[in-house]
Amino acid sequence: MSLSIPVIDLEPALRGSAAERLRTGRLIDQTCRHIGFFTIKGHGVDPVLIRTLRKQAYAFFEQPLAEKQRVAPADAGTPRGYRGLGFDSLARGNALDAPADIKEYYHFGRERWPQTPYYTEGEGRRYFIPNLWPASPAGWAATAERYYLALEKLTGEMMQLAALGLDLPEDFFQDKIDRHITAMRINHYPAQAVAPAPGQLRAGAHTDYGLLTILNGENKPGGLEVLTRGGDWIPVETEPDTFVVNIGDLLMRWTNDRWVSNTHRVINPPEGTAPDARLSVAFFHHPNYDALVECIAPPGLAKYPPVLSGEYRDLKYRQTRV
Ligand SMILES: O=C(O)CCC(=O)C(=O)O
Ligand SMILES: [Fe+2]
Repeated sequence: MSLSIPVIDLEPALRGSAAERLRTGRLIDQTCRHIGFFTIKGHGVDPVLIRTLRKQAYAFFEQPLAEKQRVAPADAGTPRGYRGLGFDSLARGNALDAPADIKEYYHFGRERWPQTPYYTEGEGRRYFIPNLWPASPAGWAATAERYYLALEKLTGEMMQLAALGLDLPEDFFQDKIDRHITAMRINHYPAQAVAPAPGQLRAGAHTDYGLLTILNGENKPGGLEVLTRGGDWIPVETEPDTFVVNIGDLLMRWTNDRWVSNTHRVINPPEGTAPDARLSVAFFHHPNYDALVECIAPPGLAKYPPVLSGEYRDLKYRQTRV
């Protein structure tokens, strides 16, 4: 059976009628119960902004390694800046013993935050960390900040639609995401000149950690695949001006497994294809660090103990490091 990922047009809901918002929320609910992956169109994000960020990202990764390493923090635990080949293995976050992923990435977060103790003292300092932008390409930081803010707005809307789809008040998630610790990673999968080691992939099979991942990718040999309930891997189309959305572990826990945080991976280009790089831009929407994620379930039926958003992500970062 050939399955494909549903496409959801957000435009009617984003224009605002209550009936359209509820209809879209229900559509998200049906999709997330079943596969947890969909693509969105009508999302309102400027395609020129997406293309500019991608172009600048390619320019960064095409520089010599020594140049990129200038923005690699010495402390492996700092989730910012450049991380080269061999740094982590996403499959290890799901208890699979896999070699390092064949990718390099650039990790960044919000550019600015209020100068109040929640952000600047104690726990807050572990999550609100200054970005480490390279000198070149010029303007990359400004583009990335605009992109981050555009996707912050989009995910704010989508979490309202998610609440409607879950039969919750529209603002259910609001006070859990109003100081969110979303991080972005721009993944660059180099052209493969040598054969990968056994079991080694561009990104090993894994689930994401947070609420929603909003991904802008590209359709090239050696792309994204998702695992169906039936156990088949199916390719995910990632058109340049659209996004792929998937549910992360915290939203799966929050919904007491009503929604699935699905396993996905990035495969290697098949042998015989011309070597080519691939780039993906991932926005990992993650709640406030102190948000307690408690299963929405009748008393006694919660499948997971409550977990703190920040602690859960820290654990995943530790597990995936090689
Ligand atoms: O590059 C892609 O298409 C997906 C990357 C991914 O799954 C991740 O970084 O979590
Ligand atoms: Fe992922």
